[in-house]
Amino acid sequence: MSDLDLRQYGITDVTEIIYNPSYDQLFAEETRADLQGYEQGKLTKLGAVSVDTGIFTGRSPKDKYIVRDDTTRDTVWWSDQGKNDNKAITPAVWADLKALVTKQLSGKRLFVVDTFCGANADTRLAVRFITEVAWQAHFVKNMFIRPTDAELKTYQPDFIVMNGAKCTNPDWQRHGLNSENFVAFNLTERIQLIGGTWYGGEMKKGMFSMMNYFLPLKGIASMHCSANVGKDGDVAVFFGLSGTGKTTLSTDPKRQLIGDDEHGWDDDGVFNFEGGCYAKTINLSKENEPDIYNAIRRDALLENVTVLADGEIDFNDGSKTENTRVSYPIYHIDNIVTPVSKAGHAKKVIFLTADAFGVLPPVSKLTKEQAKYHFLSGFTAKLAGTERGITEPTPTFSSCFGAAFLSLHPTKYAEVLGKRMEASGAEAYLVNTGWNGTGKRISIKATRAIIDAILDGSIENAEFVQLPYFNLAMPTGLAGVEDNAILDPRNTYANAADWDVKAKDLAKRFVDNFVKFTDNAEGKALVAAGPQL
Ligand SMILES: Nc1ncnc2c1ncn2[C@@H]1O[C@H](COP(=O)(O)OP(=O)(O)O)[C@@H](O)[C@H]1O
Ligand SMILES: C=C(OP(=O)(O)O)C(=O)O
Ligand SMILES: [Mn+2]
Repeated sequence: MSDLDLRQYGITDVTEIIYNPSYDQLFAEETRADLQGYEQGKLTKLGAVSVDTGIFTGRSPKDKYIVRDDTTRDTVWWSDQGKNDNKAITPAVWADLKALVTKQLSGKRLFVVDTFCGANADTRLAVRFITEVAWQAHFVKNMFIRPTDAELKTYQPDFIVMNGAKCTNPDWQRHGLNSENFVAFNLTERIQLIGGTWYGGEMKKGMFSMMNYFLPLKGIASMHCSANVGKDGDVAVFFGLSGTGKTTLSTDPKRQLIGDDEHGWDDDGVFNFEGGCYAKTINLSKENEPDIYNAIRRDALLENVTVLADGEIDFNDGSKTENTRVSYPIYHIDNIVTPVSKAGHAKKVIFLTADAFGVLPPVSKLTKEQAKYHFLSGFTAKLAGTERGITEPTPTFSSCFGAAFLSLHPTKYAEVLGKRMEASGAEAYLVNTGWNGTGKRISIKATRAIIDAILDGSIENAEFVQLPYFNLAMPTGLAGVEDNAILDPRNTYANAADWDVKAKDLAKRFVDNFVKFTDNAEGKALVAAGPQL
């Protein structure tokens, strides 16, 4: 690809293009002794390189923009149509941002990484990343699907991501923007521009937002979920906002991993968008999370962890951010679906919620109507560090458990998912990986036992009781859960009346939040499936 001409994107005078670097090349590039500041990677004892991502250690949803033009005017769910981060910019502002990024990248030595987003050839996006920072090239190589040599011969990009992390927008006030930083999308030109933030997650979740635009319009579910498959081909998907346990709980030695964060569901089944995983590493230990720990080796890329002088990593140190991370190619996990990350139709759909109020039970079985209600509501918490400005668990209603990445109206995702679930006869469960009356987070051990009971079907044999206000069916006992008392959240309060007060407050929040979905008959009908005061 030495003939690659970046002038077609407005980038001129490029001194050298490092096209689709190998992992060995990336290692050499990101550990070069002459690199300064946030570009400099450090070798750790585990063999993986570690970098600091700079001022931004999580996504910055308030700096996200989409060009409003003929392509997007009537399709995108705009921020003036509901509470979301799809702020519109004009083609004129876009032109200014593009000029900034192309100027930043011009005259430089650049990395170009050609990837796919989406495991299926008929619906994938061929995404070309252009960056001047070696570790950013490494990040996208880890996270996206790596084309084969044969695929590269005929590769034609569908989407271009120009990462100008080192430039900011001096005219942001005149442009009417949130800050000097920007993450902007143009669906007509099919380009993403990044300025100001170095955080790699903007590229990953940026292309997820684009899949979230294109796929539902074709009747394919596009889901913020992890997915795995058991020995009998039984597929499970785990929806959840950042930090609620998608990566942790889908990484299960008993089951083959399909993917840890972004999936589609079409006529053939569930498929991964990505080629890698992006795990949290705060308090990570080999004993508790052996598969994730062992994935941290050469070619994995650590972010914002503390590395001691001898290369030892202190995973317990959250002083840079709670959102310390590692990206690795999916094959760093032993038990995965190969050669393509896809499997059949999902039979179990799990909604992970991190309830910071300590009201919801660790697990409940949802009726069809409750599944729709809770999917649209998306009650959970934003966990510390995952977004700029979030320093403690903050309760939120995040539609479809991923409102920040929805390009279309939430009802579109609910409609497509509902059809897929109906066709496969999937059962739905709400799993609280957050807090209870003890003030502590429910243990991973308990949650894993709950997930096991869902996936092996033993939960179906349990006795169920109804939780007041929420009308959620909770099992009274599950094999593998050490203390079955925790299955009813009221038992975790010294005084059950305290639960009652909090429960009423949360139920009211649900009711108030759902009003926005009741402007049509379908939405109105769902109210009965939600909490009642
Ligand atoms: N009960 C629990 N279930 C799942 N994760 C938990 C639980 N309690 C604490 N955690 C921690 O929460 C984080 C979950 O993060 P992760 O699995 O990466 O979420 P996601 O993939 O949804 O962003 C991990 O750091 C994990 O150790
Ligand atoms: C990269 C992200 O993914 P996750 O849902 O795993 O936190 C994110 O939300 O920024
Ligand atoms: Mn994850």
